[in-house]
Amino acid sequence: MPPPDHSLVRLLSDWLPRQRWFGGKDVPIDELSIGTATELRSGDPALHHLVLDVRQDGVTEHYQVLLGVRGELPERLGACAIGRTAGEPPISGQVYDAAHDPDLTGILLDFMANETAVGPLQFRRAPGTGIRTDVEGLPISAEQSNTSLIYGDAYICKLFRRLSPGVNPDLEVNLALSRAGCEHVPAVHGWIELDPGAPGAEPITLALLSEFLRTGTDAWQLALTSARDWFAQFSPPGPATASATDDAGSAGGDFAAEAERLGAATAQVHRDLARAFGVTQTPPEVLRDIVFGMNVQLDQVTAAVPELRPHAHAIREVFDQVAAEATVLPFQRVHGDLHLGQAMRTDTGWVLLDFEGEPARAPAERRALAHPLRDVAGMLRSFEYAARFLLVREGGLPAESADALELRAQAWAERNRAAFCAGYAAAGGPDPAAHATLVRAFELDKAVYEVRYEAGNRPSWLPVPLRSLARLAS
Ligand SMILES: Nc1ncnc2c1ncn2[C@@H]1O[C@H](COP(=O)(O)OP(=O)(O)O)[C@@H](O)[C@H]1O
Ligand SMILES: O=P(O)(O)O[C@H]1O[C@H](CO)[C@@H](O[C@H]2O[C@H](CO)[C@@H](O)[C@H](O)[C@H]2O)[C@H](O)[C@H]1O
Repeated sequence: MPPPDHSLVRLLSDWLPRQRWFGGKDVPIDELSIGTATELRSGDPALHHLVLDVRQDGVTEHYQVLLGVRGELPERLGACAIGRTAGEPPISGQVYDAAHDPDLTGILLDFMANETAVGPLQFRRAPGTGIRTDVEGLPISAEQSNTSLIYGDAYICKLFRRLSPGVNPDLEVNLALSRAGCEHVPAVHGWIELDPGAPGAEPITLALLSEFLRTGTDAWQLALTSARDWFAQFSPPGPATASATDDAGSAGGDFAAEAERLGAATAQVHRDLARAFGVTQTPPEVLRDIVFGMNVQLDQVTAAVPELRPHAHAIREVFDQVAAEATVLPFQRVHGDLHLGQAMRTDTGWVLLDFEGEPARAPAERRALAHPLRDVAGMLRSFEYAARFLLVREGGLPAESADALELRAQAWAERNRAAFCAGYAAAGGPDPAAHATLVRAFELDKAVYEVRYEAGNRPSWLPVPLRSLARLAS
């Protein structure tokens, strides 16, 4: 293939920073070049797979683009136009983001079904599965750091936009768990990988094709509905007494039984992860190193977000206590970024999604062994989030004092946190109550991470972790 012309590079340089999934929007692009270009279909429309090497502030990241090429772009594809290249064939004409073109996205499914290899790209079908190719693929609207295509109601294909070296943990973990017969993850049907060319280098995961959970409902939405019901139950306002808050169980749309089942599902996933990847008895020094990392993050976020400063001392005291009391602990692969948005309730039970780990962490850190209670702490934070999100964001709450609403939020969160922990321990996970300081430290660490995440991505949400830190750190 001839080297792509410069006008394509220029068009891509203009287009990329406007994409929601582009990670470096705040920093100018110093250089953009096309690392690999692979023709997947010729003709009109044509489909090319590109890996873009994007240098910003001395760091090069790699982004994946599916480039459609047509002589003329139909109106329905206008919103995903990149521009018209003036170059030589094969990339000549109107170029656009082909993730939005069902005439082209079917090719990915065909190639996975047939285990096609094209240049450095290898399309894989999961052993023992067949892949239907009679369904159209279109992106879901809630795209964020990646782009997911839904094929009919059969499959969801997640295209990882920013590529990391080696196997993506989302593929690695989902494949291991579905091979182990775990019923709490969607079945893996296929994936796409790229051979980086260097001798001995692991293939880079480009995409993951999973079963589409057609009866699935997001746990975050279910929890918010329950919390809203709980607040609404007290309108017109009742007194902010302890007995009012003790009564969270009688709220309409109570989530506690689901929270308990979600806890049990989490313990079962941890058990299956331990079987698939093993458990290591980790010496106290490892936990101390982890606490060191927590303190580093705390320093960084405190410097960047002044609102965190009043809580820093109390947070550090909890971290220090964990380091001082460190013992040998069983470490294993975990989810790494467990929250209510990563769980779906289906008609057969809870399913956990997105084992990529926290997007801000380095690839090695995301795959590192950890204590399973780190995931528990992530979910406990999420119950706090659901209750406090309503306090911070919504109108229509009962006209009570801030203290009374705070008590109500705490009561809803506490009820669901307790139910989740009970379900987790009863299903064989380490009892969170027996490791209270460790869980508290993990929660505080997650809350500090959230302060950074919200300050960078959704500043209007920043009060959510800050307000719960005021309580958690006291
Ligand atoms: N197997 C699935 N079936 C149905 N919907 C799914 C499935 N996997 C993900 N989703 C939906 O897509 C959203 C984003 O998925 P996720 O894997 O978390 O992607 P991202 O890494 O971009 O956040 C989820 O919150 C869920 O609503
Ligand atoms: O889903 P991602 O892997 O992209 O995770 C990141 O974004 C999450 C928000 O979408 C963020 O989660 C935080 O907000 C959630 C509500 O939107 C809440 O349920 C979580 O408890 C809270 O941490 C997550 O931290 C971040 O890594």
